[in-house]
Amino acid sequence: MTNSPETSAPFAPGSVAQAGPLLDSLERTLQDEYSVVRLPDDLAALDPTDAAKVRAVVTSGRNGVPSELMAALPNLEIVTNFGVGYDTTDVAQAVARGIRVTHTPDVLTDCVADTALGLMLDVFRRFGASERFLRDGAWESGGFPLTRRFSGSTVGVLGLGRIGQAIARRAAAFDTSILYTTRRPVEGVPWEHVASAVDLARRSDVLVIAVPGGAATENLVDAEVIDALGPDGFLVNIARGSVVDEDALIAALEDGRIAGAGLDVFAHEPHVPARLIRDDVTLLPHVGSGTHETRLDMRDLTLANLRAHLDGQPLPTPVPEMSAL
Ligand SMILES: NC(=O)C1=CN([C@@H]2O[C@H](COP(=O)(O)OP(=O)(O)OC[C@H]3O[C@@H](n4cnc5c(N)ncnc54)[C@H](OP(=O)(O)O)[C@@H]3O)[C@@H](O)[C@H]2O)C=CC1
Ligand SMILES: O=C(O)C(=O)CO
Repeated sequence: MTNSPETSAPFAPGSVAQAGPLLDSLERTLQDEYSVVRLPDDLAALDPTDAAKVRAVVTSGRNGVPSELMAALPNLEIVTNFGVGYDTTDVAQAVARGIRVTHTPDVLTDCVADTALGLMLDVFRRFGASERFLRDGAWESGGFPLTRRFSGSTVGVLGLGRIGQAIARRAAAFDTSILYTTRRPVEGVPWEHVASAVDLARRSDVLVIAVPGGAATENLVDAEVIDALGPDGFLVNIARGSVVDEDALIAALEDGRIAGAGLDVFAHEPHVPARLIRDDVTLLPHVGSGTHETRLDMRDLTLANLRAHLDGQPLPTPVPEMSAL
């Protein structure tokens, strides 16, 4: 088998595998250029001879390469993740085994930040709910209830990385006050660092979450943080569902201890708890980066990482943990 014109390193059929569904055009390119094999969803169905051929896995944050799958691939060299969040891949095992992991930072930052702003505006102004009100014909019987002013509010950004900073820049254009929490203060930004998530929530009208998922941030936004937001506070999450204690959020909404929430991500996607489907919650099906333009950029960066590895070139966007290799 020969390589595509873009690649020069020899690779055998079956050496590039796909874990989980991917963007159609990415799947087609992988098929055309690498005769990609699809790994079975049930690990028990993975033939050890096939598993031993796999050098590269292309996946997305939805699937990743979790511990058991990685352990079943003895000759794995690289995981290329379509998406910036890679909490579904066992990076600790990858580092221990010298397996490289790449992701797609920056190219999706603008669209995800746009989504966060859309959610923030919607929870304050209830545009979605008021549109449903009009469509239902309710306007004939009276006006929609008054809402809350977003401009001039205090926005607390939990996680001020690429996406958090893009959210803060956008929110600042609405004359908001911006506060943020990270483990280490970010140099060179004009916004005030607040040491803890609880204090950030206490001082904010809306807490917007932009930290990575994974064990280190699991339930970082718990009942204490939600209660610190208070009955006039809103929660917006564009990060990962695992960052929020979903049961605590539901309880706070039901008790009126929080004003509302805007959620693009959930703890057990695509399952959304029925008790979250409420008028004071705006719910999106994890569409933060879901534009044609951004998804194509993510595809191209995913392929660039795969090709660089197979060509023996430096990786364009390894995950930060790779600096330990
Ligand atoms: N909804 C969607 O479609 C999308 C969601 N995402 C999610 O957004 C996440 C963020 O992406 P991106 O901005 O590029 O990532 P970055 O790595 O650039 O930013 C992460 C930020 O979180 C902070 N952080 C990490 N851990 C903690 C913690 N325990 N407490 C407080 N702050 C913390 C980091 O600062 P420090 O290390 O100093 O604490 C950093 O400021 C992704 O990992 C992904 O999960 C991304 C794309 C699309
Ligand atoms: O990139 C990510 O981490 C996503 O969640 C989807 O773009």
